[in-house]
Amino acid sequence: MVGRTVRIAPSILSADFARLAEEVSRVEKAGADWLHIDVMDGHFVPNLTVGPPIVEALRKVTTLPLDVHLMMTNPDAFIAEFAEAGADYLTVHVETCPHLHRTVQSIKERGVRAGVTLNPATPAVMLSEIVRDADLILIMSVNPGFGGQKFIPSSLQKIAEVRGLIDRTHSHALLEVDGGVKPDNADAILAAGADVLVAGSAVFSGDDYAAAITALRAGYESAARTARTAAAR
Ligand SMILES: O=C(CO)[C@H](O)[C@H](O)COP(=O)(O)O
Ligand SMILES: [Fe+2]
Repeated sequence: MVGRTVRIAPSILSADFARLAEEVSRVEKAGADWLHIDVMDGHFVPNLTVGPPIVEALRKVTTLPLDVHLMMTNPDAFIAEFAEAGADYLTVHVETCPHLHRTVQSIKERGVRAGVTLNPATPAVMLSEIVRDADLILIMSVNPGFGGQKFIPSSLQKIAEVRGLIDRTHSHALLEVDGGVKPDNADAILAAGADVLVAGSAVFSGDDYAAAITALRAGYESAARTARTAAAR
């Protein structure tokens, strides 16, 4: 992990939606690397959030890469709209894509980076045939649908397993982790192999967004130190 770049992606799910542009500007100034946008359809997950118009609106107020997480039953029907709205990454769930290879190609054909994600109960092996085509693999460490949930501890083993798969197959995909990520578990998540940490409540629940982002990133220093110590033994 030494030398790996860590990216922090605040999830706007926990932002104040009445002041969304201001919230985005604050996290951008606070050092965020990406902006994570959770799209929920009230069908695949028991919650409703935002769609392409919000992605389009945010595209006009930030230069941060827009990392759009599609928690919807039929993502194929909306790929063109989200691409036109200005998404940089479109991430689909394997549980909702019977023709995952086609879906990934259709995202990439539109000049958007393609992400593939797994629910907590879906095994890592589901990625084996798509890992080389994906630009991003997202491991859900809570059951999708809500912010502010507790990190599921067994996710650490899955993160390590998927890190191994990415490295073994020489995939260029980044490994992202979403759900219950906090400063006190960021080091373990990064040590297990994550490149990108999504954080909603950890960033937006306090007043000091920069301190929260710095605290999440500090996990990298700690994980890198542990790796260096282990390598020196
Ligand atoms: O995809 C999501 C939920 O389905 C969110 O990105 C995630 O839950 C972020 O919130 P928190 O960091 O508070 O857990
Ligand atoms: Fe998400």
